[in-house]
Amino acid sequence: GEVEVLHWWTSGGEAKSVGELKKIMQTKGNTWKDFAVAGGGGDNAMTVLKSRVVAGNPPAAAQIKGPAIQEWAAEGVLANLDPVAKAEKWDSLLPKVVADGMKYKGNYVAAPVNVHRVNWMWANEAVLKKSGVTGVPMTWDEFFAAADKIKKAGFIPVAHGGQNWQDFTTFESVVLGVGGPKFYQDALIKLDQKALTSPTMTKSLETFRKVKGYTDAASPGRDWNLATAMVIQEKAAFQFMGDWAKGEFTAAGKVPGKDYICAAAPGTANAYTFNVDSFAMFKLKDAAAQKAQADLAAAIMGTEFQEVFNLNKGSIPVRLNMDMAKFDDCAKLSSKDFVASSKAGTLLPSIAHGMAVKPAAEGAIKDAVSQFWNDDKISVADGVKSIAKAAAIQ
Ligand SMILES: OC[C@H]1O[C@H](O)[C@H](O)[C@@H](O)[C@@H]1O
Repeated sequence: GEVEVLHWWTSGGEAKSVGELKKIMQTKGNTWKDFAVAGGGGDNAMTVLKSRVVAGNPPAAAQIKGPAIQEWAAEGVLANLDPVAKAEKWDSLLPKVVADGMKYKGNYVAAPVNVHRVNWMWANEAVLKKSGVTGVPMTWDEFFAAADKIKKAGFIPVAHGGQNWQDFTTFESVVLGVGGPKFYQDALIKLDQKALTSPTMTKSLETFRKVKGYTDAASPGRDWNLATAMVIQEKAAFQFMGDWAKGEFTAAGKVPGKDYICAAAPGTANAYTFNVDSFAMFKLKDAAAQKAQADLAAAIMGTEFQEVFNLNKGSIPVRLNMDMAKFDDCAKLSSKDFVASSKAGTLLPSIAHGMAVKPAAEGAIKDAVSQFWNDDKISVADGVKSIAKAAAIQ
């Protein structure tokens, strides 16, 4: 049957990755109807999805993540995937935190694709060398010392794309690095006003603003993958971004440890902010279309797709006990740290990528953070207040 899939994977590495899913579906005799909505981070895609569902014309499948899955399921528009999930034994193949996130009232309504780590810092080896920077900065103080050397050597220290979700991605890594996992939980998961208005949040915003001072004047509006390209092309030293950025390095034939470095954002090595991509299926009447949806769900959790997709996408398989032999050192580190942080209680849902709070709160906080990033006239004290106010929105 035909399966129409709405997603926002349009960058080099993203498009190559989703292309692998198309291939697998076609070998199963299904027709893949692509509905790609450009715009990193997915806000545009979610807006288009809403209008299609309201118009009574939902796609067969859509890239929907985190608490938004339960919000859509509560609308009664998502199909129950339990028959596939049971037949394919998903409960025994998934980390519990992921399995729970794919369910509504105990039933699977979404199929998980991968685990992206968000608290990464990407670095160009040659730029660091040419700038006299030895070693990877592990603390924010070390980072700023390195950034000064890089600036003096004539390179752009931080490649950044000035879009609210990218500002927010850097913000969450700064908060985690400055405040630690417990503070991240209190401030950005529980949205605790005491934490949000604490001296630690003030320190986080001061650090966040200082990071901006090392970006270039052309960063406003820049797409994330173009910022990654600046690091790939030795124009810039660092980028703070989830490991979908690694998909761009891979697509450019770059090798970790040789051409570039993947390291935890300063101060965050003992923690892991996760972002799980997933596809939810919309209720359809047509039996052939329902069969194609079931094939898609089974393919997504299958070992073939879990390997080939994640090798290209930069994420790691969400399916447990996968053979990681073909994966590079960054993926192996991500996989090791995922397990270690899960045991240590420092495995944290990414707020910037829709994993931690409801979409309405996420959107409001994201805008307050981005306004602070873009307007240097907003004082740190006012920044703290506006973010705390936005977090109070339910
Ligand atoms: O578009 C940039 C990124 O946005 C989101 O975080 C998605 O989860 C990820 O898969 C994608 O690569």
